[in-house]
Amino acid sequence: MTERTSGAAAVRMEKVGKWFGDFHALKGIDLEVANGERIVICGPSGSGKSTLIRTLNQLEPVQEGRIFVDGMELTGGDRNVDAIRREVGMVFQSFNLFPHMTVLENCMIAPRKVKKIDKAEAEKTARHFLERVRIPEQADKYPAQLSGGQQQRVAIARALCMNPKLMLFDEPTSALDPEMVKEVLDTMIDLAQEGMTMLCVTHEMSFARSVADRIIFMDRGEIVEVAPPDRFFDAPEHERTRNFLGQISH
Ligand SMILES: Nc1ncnc2c1ncn2[C@@H]1O[C@H](COP(=O)(O)OP(=O)(O)OP(=O)(O)O)[C@@H](O)[C@H]1O
Repeated sequence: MTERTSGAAAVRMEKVGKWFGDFHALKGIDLEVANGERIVICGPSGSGKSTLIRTLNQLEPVQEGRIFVDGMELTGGDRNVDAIRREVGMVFQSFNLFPHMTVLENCMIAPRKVKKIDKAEAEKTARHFLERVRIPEQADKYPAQLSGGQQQRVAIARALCMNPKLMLFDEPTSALDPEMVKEVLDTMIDLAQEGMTMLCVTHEMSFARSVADRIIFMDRGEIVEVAPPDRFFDAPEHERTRNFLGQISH
């Protein structure tokens, strides 16, 4: 059985190390995320941002250290990966929707198959979250009939249908045309304002400024700076990070 500690942090990473073969991708990662906290992870290409968040739902196993999600340990022999994955929603750069299913069916499939929820209940939940991401009218369309921004909002609704405790976003707007970025960021801002715990890999600094409780700056597999947005943007000691962010923000 996977033990859950009451009152636990949403995420706790202790001295986490990850290798791809000989390549040391994550080095001594220590991170605690409180329930309801919004974290933005940024840093240069290849610094380990995606790898870090992918370890939180076991898409990437780690070789060193311990990871707890909602008090349940992901590392170690007695882990219950399926139980933990059910608590973690993930939205990727590519939308990863099932092309042969309607929007509604995309949103119903995981609750039906994984949580064994009956059809009527799954449909009610799916329609509720499609409403929340502001595309209820698209329910009967197929992904290819939607814009990129709409598809990404379906991907967010689909993740929410599993009632996750934690949402991970891996560059959710970087595959979108500029005019569609805002609608996805607005959806993420709504979610943040409703109190969802979120870890977001993004270089959208307007988003970071408006919702992040902390920004994490990674470089070469390490967390090199952690601070609230105003410290990042205003404090002299974060000049290096600020310069980096200044180069990539638009
Ligand atoms: N499956 C893999 N096999 C081998 N190396 C990998 C694998 N996945 C990632 N890496 C390497 O690990 C490092 C970190 O990759 P990661 O995708 O986490 O970086 P990132 O900071 O998210 O980069 P980007 O901003 O470009 O997406 C990179 O050097 C990458 O080449």
